[in-house]
Amino acid sequence: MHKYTIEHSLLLLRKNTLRLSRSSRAFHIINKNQTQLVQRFIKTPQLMFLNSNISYEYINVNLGQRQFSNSEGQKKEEEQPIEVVIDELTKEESEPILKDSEKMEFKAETKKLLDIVAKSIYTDKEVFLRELLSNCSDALEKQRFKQVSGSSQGGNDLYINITTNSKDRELVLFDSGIGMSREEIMDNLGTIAKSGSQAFLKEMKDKDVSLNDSIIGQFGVGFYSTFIVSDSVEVYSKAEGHNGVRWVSDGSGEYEISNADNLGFERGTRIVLKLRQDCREFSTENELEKIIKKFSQFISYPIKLNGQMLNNLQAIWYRDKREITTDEYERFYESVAKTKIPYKYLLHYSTDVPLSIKALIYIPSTHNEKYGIQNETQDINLYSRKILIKQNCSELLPNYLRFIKGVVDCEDLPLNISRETYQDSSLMNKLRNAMTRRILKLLEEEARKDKPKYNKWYEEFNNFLKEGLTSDTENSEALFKLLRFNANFSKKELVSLDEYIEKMKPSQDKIFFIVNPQIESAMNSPYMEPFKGTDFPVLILSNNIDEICFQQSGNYKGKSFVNVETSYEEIQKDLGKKEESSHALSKIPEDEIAPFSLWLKNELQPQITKISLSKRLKDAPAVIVGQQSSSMRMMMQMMDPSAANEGLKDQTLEINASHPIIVNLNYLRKHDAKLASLATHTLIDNINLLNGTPADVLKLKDRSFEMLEKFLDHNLEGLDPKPQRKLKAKSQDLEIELPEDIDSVLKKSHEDLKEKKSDKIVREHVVGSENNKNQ
Ligand SMILES: Nc1ncnc2c1ncn2[C@@H]1O[C@H](COP(=O)(O)OP(=O)(O)OP(=O)(O)O)[C@@H](O)[C@H]1O
Repeated sequence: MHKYTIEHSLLLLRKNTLRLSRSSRAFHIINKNQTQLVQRFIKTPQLMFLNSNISYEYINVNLGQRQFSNSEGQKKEEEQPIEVVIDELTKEESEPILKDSEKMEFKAETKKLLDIVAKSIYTDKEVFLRELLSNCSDALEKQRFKQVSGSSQGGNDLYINITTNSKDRELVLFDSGIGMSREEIMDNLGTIAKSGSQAFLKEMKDKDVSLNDSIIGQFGVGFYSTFIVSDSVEVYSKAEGHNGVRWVSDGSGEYEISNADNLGFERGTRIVLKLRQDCREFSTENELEKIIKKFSQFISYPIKLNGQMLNNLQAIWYRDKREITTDEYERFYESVAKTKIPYKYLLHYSTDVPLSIKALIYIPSTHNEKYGIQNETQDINLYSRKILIKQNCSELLPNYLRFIKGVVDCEDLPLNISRETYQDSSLMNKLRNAMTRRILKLLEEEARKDKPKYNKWYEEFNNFLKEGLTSDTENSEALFKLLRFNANFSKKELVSLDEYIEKMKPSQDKIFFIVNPQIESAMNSPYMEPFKGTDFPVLILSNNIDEICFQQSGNYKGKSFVNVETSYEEIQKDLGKKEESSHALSKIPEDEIAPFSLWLKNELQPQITKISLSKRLKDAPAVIVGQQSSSMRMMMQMMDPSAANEGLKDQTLEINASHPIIVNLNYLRKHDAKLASLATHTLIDNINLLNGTPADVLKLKDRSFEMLEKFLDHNLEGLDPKPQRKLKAKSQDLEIELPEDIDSVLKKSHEDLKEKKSDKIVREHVVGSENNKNQ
C-alpha cells in the first residue's frame, strides 16, 4: 500500500486535477490535460480525511485555490464525482524531465518488420489495442509474480488505465506492471525476434521460483502494430530500482531514448499514441470502449477507460473449477451463447499436451437449424492468455461442430496470427484436432453416464454427427460411437453400435441393418423375412443419411455394414442357413418359369434386367433388389432428380412363385397379355412406392385408373341395367335448377331414405333369422 504524507498528497493535488468520489474506494489524481495518471490512492488512514466533510474544508482551507462548489448542498456533492482543478500546471511541473537522450537507428530487420506489420499482417487496425493490452496484462502478470514471490517492494495495486483526448488525437495506456529499465526498453522495443516473456521466464528460472504458466508464450511483434495507427509513439517506463525512461519514435528509421524523471508514477509503463488523422476514431471513448470490451473483457486486472471500469467478467476458464458455482457457469454461457436456454453439457478443461489449452466448452440443449431456416452461429471465441484472438472463430472446430459454444484459450498461439493464415497454420490444425477429439470424448462420456439424457440430446443433434461422419474420416470411430439406432431387439430405446456388437452371435461378423422410418413396417418388411425366428440383431435406420454414413466408412471396428436388402444368398450364408430350393414352393409349372421370367424381363426393361425366384419371400409377391439399396436410390433421386431413372436401372426382381398375384400374372399373360402387362407395371409401381422410391406419378396415375376402370367394368358386367359407358359430362355444362320449395324437397328425400334404411335392416334381420332357422 502507498504511504504518502498529507503534505505530499496536497502537493500532488495542487499540481493536478483531483477526481474525487465519495463512493469510490480510490482517488485518482491525473494531470490537468487528463492524459496521464499521476497517482492513485486507495483509502489510507492518512487520506481518509479527503472523504469526509471536514476534509473538504480542510482541502479548501489548505489549498486556498479554486474551491469546491458545495453551495447546492453536501448531499448532492457526495454522490457526484468532483473534479477540482487546483492549479494551472507549469510546463516544467507537468512534463517529465529528460536527460541523456540518444538517437538510435532501428535495425534493418526492424524497419522491414514495421513495413510488413503495417501492410500485411494486420488487416484490422484495431488489433493494435489488443497487442498493447496484451503487453499490459503480461507486465502486470510479471509484477504480480514478483510480488507473490516476495521480490518486489513496490505497491500492490495492479491495473490498466486508459485515457483519451480526442481533441489532440491522443490515446494513453498506463499499466502499473513491471516496467522497463533503459536497457530493457532498448532491447525490447529496438529489436525484434526477442521474446520478452521468454527472457523473463529464463531469469525467473535461474532464481528457481515456480512459475505461473500464463506468462509463457511465443509472442512476436505486437508493439510495432501501434505504428499502424500512430504518427508517433512515446513510451514512458519505470522499473523498480531503476531510473524512469522515455522512448519515442515515429516508426520510420530511428527512435530516441532518454532517462526521464518526474514521470508521475512509481512503477509501470505509459504509452502515448499520437494518432494519425485517419485513425482518430481510436481516441473517441465510445469506439474505444467497444474495442477494449471485445478484446479484453476477461483480462483479470481492472481496466478503466477515462475513469470508468470496463472489464467486469472474469476469465472464468482460468479459474479453479472447484471455486466456480453453477450460477457462474450459467451466466457465462448466457453471455457467450446469447441465450437463456440452459446448456446440456459442460466441459471445463485444461491441458498441456499436445498444446497448452484452457477451455470452457458448452454443448447446448437445442439448436437453430431444426426448421432449416437458420444456420447455427459459431459462438466459440479463441483467446491467447485471456486476450481475444478471434470472436466466433469458425476455424477452431470442424463445421459439423458449429453448435458448440464457449471459449478456447491457447497459450501457444501467437497473437499476431493473421486472419488469412488461420486456415494454414499448423498450430491451428493441431488445436482444432485436439479440441475436436476432446469434444467427441466428452459426448461419449456423457452418453455413458446418463443414457436417456444423451438419447434426448441425440434426437436433437444427430444430424450434426452424421454430417461429421461424411466429412471427418479421421474421427469416424469416435463419431460412430455416438450414433444411436433402433433395432429388432430394442424397438423403443435407442442403442449404440457397441451395444449392437454385444448382441452379435459368435459366428456373426457383419452389422445388419434395414432403412425404414417406421419401426413396425421395418419389422414386417419382406427383407426381414430371413431374420424371422432367428435372434440375429438388425439395426433399424430411420434415415437415409445413416446409410450414407455406413457406406462411406464401410465398417465399424472391422465389422462391415450389410443392408438386409442385399442378395438373399449372402444373407442366408451369413445367418448360417442352408440353401433352400426356390422351386420347392413354386406354384408355377416348372416349364413355365423360364418363359414367364423372360416375359417379365421384357416388360420391365430397363428398370429390371434380371428375374430371380425368391427364397426369402413368404407374404410379399415380389421385391426389387438393386445395386443400391432403396434408400440410397431415393437419396440419389432427391439430390439429382434428373438422374432418377439412372438409379432405377439394372435391378433384379425377386418373385415369390407361390404368391397368388404372381401365379395369376403368369396365367393372365397367356390369355390377355395387354392386361397382364398393365397389372405387372402396377405391381412394380406399388413396390417402388413401398420402398419409398418415387415413381413417375403421371404414368402411375394413368395405369391405376386404367386398372380400376377394367376392374369395375369386369365386376359390373352382367348387372342390370348395364351402366352407360363413357358418360362424359363437363361439370361446367351441368346446370341444376333448384325448386323453389327446396326445404320440403330435402325433407321428403330424407324421410324416403330413412324408410329405405329401416326396410333394409328389417329385411337383413329376417334373412338372418331365416338362415339361422335353416341351419
Ligand atoms: N507495457 C509493458 N510493460 C513492460 N514491458 C513491456 C510492455 N510492453 C512491451 N513490453 C516489453 O516489450 C517486449 C516486446 O513487446 P512486443 O509486443 O513487441 O512483443 P511481445 O509482447 O514479446 O510479443 P507478442 O506481442 O507477440 O506477444 C515485450 O516482450 C515486453 O518485454
